[in-house]
Amino acid sequence: FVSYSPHSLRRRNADTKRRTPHRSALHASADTHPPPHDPYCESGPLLRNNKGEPWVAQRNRPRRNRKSAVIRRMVQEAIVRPSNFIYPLFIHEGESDEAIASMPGCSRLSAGSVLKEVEDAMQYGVKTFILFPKIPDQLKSNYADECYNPEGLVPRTVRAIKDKFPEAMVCTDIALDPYSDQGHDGVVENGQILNDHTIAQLCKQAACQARAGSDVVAPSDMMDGRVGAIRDALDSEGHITTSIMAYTAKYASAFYGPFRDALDSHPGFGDKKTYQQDPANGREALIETALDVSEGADILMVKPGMPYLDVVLRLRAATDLPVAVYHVSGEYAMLRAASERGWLDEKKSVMEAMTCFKRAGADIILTYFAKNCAKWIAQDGEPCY
Ligand SMILES: NCc1[nH]cc(CCC(=O)O)c1CC(=O)O
Repeated sequence: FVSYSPHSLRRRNADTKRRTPHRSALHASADTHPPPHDPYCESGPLLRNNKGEPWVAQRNRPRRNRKSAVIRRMVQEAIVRPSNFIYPLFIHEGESDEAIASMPGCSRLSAGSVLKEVEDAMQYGVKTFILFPKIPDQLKSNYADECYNPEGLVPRTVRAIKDKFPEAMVCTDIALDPYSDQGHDGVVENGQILNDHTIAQLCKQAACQARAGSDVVAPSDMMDGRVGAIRDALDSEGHITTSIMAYTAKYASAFYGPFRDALDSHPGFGDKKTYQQDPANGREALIETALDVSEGADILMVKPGMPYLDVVLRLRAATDLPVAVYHVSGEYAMLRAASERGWLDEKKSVMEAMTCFKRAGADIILTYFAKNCAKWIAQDGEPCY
């Protein structure tokens, strides 16, 4: 073992120079190009190499693996592909599309526009969609019975998409809030959200969606025990291939604001803190993870995304199931707003955020940018951030 402390290196260097001057060292010799006096080289901490140039005695230089675009792509760890995305679509009963003010670029889509948007996204390799309905007020109630109407907006749209694009994968959200006149994800009594009464409704909703052809049902309600109950409800009528993507770690987040504008589903009273998780809690996500795994979930989701990458990482370590992350409406709005003002480069910042989701351990990304990202990937061939 030879010790290469800066000290011994400096000595070795000096010896070498004296005895067998290297050609290039001669080239840079004091006659032609006197090295400028540099106090850091002459008396440390820096050395001079055989050419008389400043030299940090550093063997490991991570910059070597960053020295060109080719090598950077060669050693790239996380890669975002169009097939990783789930594209959320807002639907309504209207004949024409309605822009959503707090989500520029997103609209509540008419029946015709949904099919066009699905077709468009599929061309870029985005083949999985999740539907969110805006339900007319007159169909809302505390028990949210419209959520399992087989002729309701969601089952009709699922059938239309699957009829026209059999290879498209359609996910449907399970929760009462779009259908609740209370603006909550569950049945309300005396200001409380009733867990088990809500689950009875969620099971009807899930079965209704599975009958319509939904490939993946996604409980976003955060009631205790809903994944197992929904699994049993589906299995009991033969829907054994319908997957469950559980909103496992769904936080009581302010970043859902624009989504609630889109669905007109702001809570009628209070907040959702008795069922959604406290943003302060990370370990609690692992309690939910263990439950959802044991109850039969196929995919686990963390929501929101960017401020919750540590939770994505924790789930990744705690389970071998696929992990999804939801880049929610408020995150979309932030990036859109800053880009519109010219404060951020939209393509670069959005693709960076997506790549960071993959790096943190997410396999699947739900994002309103899905189609745009797939377009950018198609245009650039390589990540562009
Ligand atoms: N259960 C409803 C639901 N499903 C997805 C979102 C939010 C998605 C987003 O903000 O993009 C919400 C809102 C909420 O819990 O209040």
